[in-house]
Amino acid sequence: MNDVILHTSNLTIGYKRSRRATRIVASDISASLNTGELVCLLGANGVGKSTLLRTLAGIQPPIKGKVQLQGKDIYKLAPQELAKRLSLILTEKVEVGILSAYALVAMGRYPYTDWWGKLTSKDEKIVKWAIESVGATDLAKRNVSELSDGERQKIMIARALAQEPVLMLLDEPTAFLDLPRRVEIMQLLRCLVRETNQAILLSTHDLDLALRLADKVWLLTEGGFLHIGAPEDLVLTGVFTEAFQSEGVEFDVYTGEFHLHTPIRGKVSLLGEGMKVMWTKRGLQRAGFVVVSDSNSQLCIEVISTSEKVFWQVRYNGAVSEQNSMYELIRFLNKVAPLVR
Ligand SMILES: Nc1ncnc2c1ncn2[C@@H]1O[C@H](COP(=O)(O)OP(=O)(O)OP(=O)(O)O)[C@@H](O)[C@H]1O
Repeated sequence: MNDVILHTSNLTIGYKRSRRATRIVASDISASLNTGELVCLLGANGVGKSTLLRTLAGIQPPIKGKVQLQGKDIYKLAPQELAKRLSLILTEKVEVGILSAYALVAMGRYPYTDWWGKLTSKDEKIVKWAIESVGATDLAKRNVSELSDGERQKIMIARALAQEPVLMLLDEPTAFLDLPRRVEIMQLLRCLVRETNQAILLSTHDLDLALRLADKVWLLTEGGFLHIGAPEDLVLTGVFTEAFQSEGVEFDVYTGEFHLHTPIRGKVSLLGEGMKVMWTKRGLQRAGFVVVSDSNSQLCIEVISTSEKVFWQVRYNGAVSEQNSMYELIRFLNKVAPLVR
């Protein structure tokens, strides 16, 4: 069985300003999206994620190359045929006036309805299924303009689902959402892609979630180069580290976390193990200290837990002091930092 839903060959994307002037955003993109896969499109601001999504959605012509959806040139598909196969959700909030969430989701059926937009009982069943699939049954009667960002995003996804596409493209679906809602939407998309056997490509700045949830990552880097692989492949080949180094953050290949470039202010030994020591280490690194386990350093910290409290015993140049919180500890270290070697 051929499980390729979308395929691009030697695609160059960008903007034609005039007959002579062309702004190339990325070139030579040969990539595929397969059934049942959630793919995250990552890259710095302005690198070309939205341009790529619009080109794949058939609303911005490529400069060069081809986009094929189920083997057909996307630019030759009639709009209604395209809408039956592909749905696109953009970041911008749509102003829909006074419209219920149900009515908005029902608009997803437009490629299938007659000229008057009349829903058949099959259409109604699909709209109901789409709303249930995103867990938004209790929102159906609400006015869209009264929904929160997260609730509206679910309704937009339900609308796209009601289109019964084989491919969903989403431009930053988690923008404007708080962390629990971002996790919820990403997990929802991951479940949907498995259940429906569609393909989903979404752009995001949520690097951590993408690393945890994507089946594949498309990482667009400066100069318009697209790196493709399982998240772990891009980590192991060093592509991830390299791509984010220039962005002022450092990717730690051992923990999978991103760290800010912090100027190094000194060396600290940290004694002990366990969760409290782990958080102490994070605090010290955030404050710019390199943590070592050598107990002979000029500055040595021990995390001590008693039944009543946790405190930090600090030995510095022979003197011993006690700090009662991480905040106090870091303030103390900031004072002695210029003197620590
Ligand atoms: N209509 C346009 N005409 C010419 N250049 C454009 C146009 N729209 C965007 N660009 C440029 O194309 C490049 C890619 O923009 P795009 O919006 O695709 O980036 P992005 O990766 O989606 O960014 P962000 O993460 O900030 O949303 C940018 O340099 C942008 O300035």
